[in-house]
Amino acid sequence: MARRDNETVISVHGLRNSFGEQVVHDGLDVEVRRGEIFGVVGGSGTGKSVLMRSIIGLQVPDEGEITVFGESTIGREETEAVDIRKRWGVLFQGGALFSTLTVAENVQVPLREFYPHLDQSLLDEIAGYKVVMTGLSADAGPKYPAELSGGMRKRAGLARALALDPELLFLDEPTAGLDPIGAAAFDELIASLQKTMGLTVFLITHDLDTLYAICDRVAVLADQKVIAVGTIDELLALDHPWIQEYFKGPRGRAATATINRARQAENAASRTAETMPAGLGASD
Ligand SMILES: Nc1ncnc2c1ncn2[C@@H]1O[C@H](COP(=O)(O)OP(=O)(O)OP(=O)(O)O)[C@@H](O)[C@H]1O
Repeated sequence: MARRDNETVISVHGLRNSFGEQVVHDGLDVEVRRGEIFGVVGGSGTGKSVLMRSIIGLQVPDEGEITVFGESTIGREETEAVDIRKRWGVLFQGGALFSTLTVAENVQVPLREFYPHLDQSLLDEIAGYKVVMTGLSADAGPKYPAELSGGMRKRAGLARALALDPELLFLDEPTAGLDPIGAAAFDELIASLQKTMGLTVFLITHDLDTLYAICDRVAVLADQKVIAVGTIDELLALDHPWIQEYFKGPRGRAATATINRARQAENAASRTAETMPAGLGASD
């Protein structure tokens, strides 16, 4: 399918969600464009996961309109929404793997749900491919989630989210609980899959390094709404106290320093490449 730049993939308008007396969202608007990695940040309990659950139809809002690929996802019967659900994959917080199934069997769950007539050898082949695609070795397939490290479980959850070759990927705090090296490797994996598969990514995170490293635009949730959307540089220019505290506090400064070092190294490398005589490029 030809890519249409700036095409809106997710559109949320006037969203209101409440639980009893607690109003989580009120008048929330947000739009996600095709092909971007769209970060969602906000303090704990500001409703990031509830927003994601609303978009994928697991939470019926009090008010508002939500469309994905131009179709409403609110109040759709499971059977009705099959055609849209096939086009997205979801990695829930913690991976949410079935503990009694192997990694390969977990990856096969959505395949069995949407394509019940696929034969077992094809299911095994697709699952094997997805497992390797997320950086796990092929021998992770027959293992149970309890036999994997936290980072491996995330990759297994990602393999399952990618089982149907989705156009849209939802990730809820994918790097939570990973050490910094594991988290950076997971960020790289997301960025590289986004490029190779042309994915649109809706990414909830608290991880400033992830925001800096891979997000094209970031939405900030506060006061029951999305209070700002933009690149990190655009957000840094705003004087909202939470945004300033979040991006310019000690952790924000550390993430800024890391990204500046990476940019400087990239610039230096490209200057070296420009001045290098032909034929002396990187060997392959
Ligand atoms: N099913 C539910 N029933 C009652 N309250 C809920 C339910 N789901 C979410 N909430 C409440 O809605 C609020 C927002 O929850 P949500 O999980 O979306 O927050 P979050 O921004 O993702 O937080 P965190 O960053 O800590 O994961 C919380 O106060 C939570 O307790």
